Amino acid sequence: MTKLKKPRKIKYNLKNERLRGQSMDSEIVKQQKAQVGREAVNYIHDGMVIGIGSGSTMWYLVEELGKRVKAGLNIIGVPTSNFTKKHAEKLGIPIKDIDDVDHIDLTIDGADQIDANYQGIKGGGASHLMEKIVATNSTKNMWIVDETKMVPTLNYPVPLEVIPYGSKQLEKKLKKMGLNPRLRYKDNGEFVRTDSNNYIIDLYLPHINNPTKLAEQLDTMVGIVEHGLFLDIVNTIIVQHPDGPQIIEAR
Ligand SMILES: O=C(CO)[C@H](O)[C@H](O)COP(=O)(O)O
Repeated sequence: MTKLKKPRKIKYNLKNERLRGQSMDSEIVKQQKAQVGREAVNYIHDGMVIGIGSGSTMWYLVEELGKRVKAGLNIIGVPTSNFTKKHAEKLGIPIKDIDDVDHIDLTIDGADQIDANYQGIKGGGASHLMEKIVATNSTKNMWIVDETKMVPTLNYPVPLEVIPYGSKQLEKKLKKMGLNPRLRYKDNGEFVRTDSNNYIIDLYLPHINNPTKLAEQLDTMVGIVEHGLFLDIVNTIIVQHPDGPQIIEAR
């Protein structure tokens, strides 16, 4: 059986120390991701339908979940990306498509940043469209993060999944609005493509003081399929610190 490699976060076309690619993670951050990923499996119980998020933190959860399933845990997983689907299937985790389940009890996912009001940015790994569809169809949502992701005010690039047709015009429009957009490219110069074959535009904003207002603006724009602002979605956050996990009941 071929071993699935841990996902490397997509490198961006702009140098920006705020972007946290997996290869750029410090040892302590990597450790915290592994710890919180393994810890969160304890919230998954027999008989549950679980939304399974994407990213390097979730990679550890999926590995641990695979072991529990092998040991007899009986769950159904609903993946939020093609990568997570393949990873889970390889480990023998039973998987169903979102349209083949009648409910999702709990979705566990990573996040790029979470502010003091527990609003988040997701999509650093370009999966936020499917992640948001799964999250908004779940009874409960949990985010699992290392402590560097918790900030007073959001300032991580906001990803937009956009239709390729007219994407450069959309980029110009966003620029005129002062939203500092950049189409996301791969190292080889090609556009990053999402699992739905769309492009990504990242908005590089120094501070997002009013994420609701920004989300409302983005929601009205033609060509944007979905943005990475996840507002009023998360119920529980597990933040991994060096001395152990902190559980936050957000709403
Ligand atoms: O939103 C996501 C993917 O679209 C991820 O959850 C987010 O990017 C966090 O990733 P990581 O756990 O690798 O830091």
